[in-house]
Amino acid sequence: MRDERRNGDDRVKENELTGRRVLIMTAVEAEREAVLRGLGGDARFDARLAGVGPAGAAARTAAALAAEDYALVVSAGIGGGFSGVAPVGTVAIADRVVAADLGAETGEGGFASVDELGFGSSVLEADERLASALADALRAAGRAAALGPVLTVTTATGSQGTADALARRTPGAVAEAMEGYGVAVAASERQTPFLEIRGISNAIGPRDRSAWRIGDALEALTAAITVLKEVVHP
Ligand SMILES: O=C(O)c1cccc(C(=O)CC[C@H]2O[C@@H](n3cnc4c(=O)[nH]cnc43)[C@H](O)[C@@H]2O)c1
Repeated sequence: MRDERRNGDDRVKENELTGRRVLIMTAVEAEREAVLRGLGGDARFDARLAGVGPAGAAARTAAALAAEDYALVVSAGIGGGFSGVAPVGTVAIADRVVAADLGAETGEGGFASVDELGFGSSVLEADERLASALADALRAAGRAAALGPVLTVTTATGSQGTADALARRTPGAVAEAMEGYGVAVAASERQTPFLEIRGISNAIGPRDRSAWRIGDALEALTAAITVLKEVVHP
């Protein structure tokens, strides 16, 4: 190990991933199955159910991390994409996760985050090196990938007004989903690196469930997991 550490930072990080498994948390079984298709039976990864929403996701991720020492934790699934940034069928990768509706309303249309209220942080960083390596590898494989903040919301956005407010509050946000921040909180409690990966099923805005392209999003998720395998274990 000492000799390998002399070979540069990337080599060190690569070695830190060897020997321990990667935990992938999805909200629902259809997403877990899409992940399993991408993994193709690779036993170095463990795909588990988190349930829908950040609270259940945090609790189930914490339980998994208490039972096994994983090298990396990934929140994966489908998600909504911000228009013009992450279209349906593409992949969104978090450089950070933001608990976008954790805070207080301050009058008509106003919002103060927990950070502004002095109650902690609504932002958790993803593993920078792995997130960019995954985005680069997906693009090299011909897949559109948006790298940027991924919002965690407890109510899926259903109006243009809310979509605009969320985009204003987090400049550069690429997508929203409902579990990432919860999974990231559990990972950060154990100082374990974290990633969030979303296949985009719908545009964030006025609710139109009939326009969701779940099959395309699950297919994009499977492709992203196939590429993740190569990025984590080259
Ligand atoms: O109905 C199905 O076949 C089906 C298959 C896979 C997944 C689903 C879900 O509804 C998963 C819920 C899950 O999706 C995330 N999500 C997707 N779009 C959004 C959005 O626009 N805003 C917030 N969350 C979104 C979220 O993480 C949910 O947990 C259905």
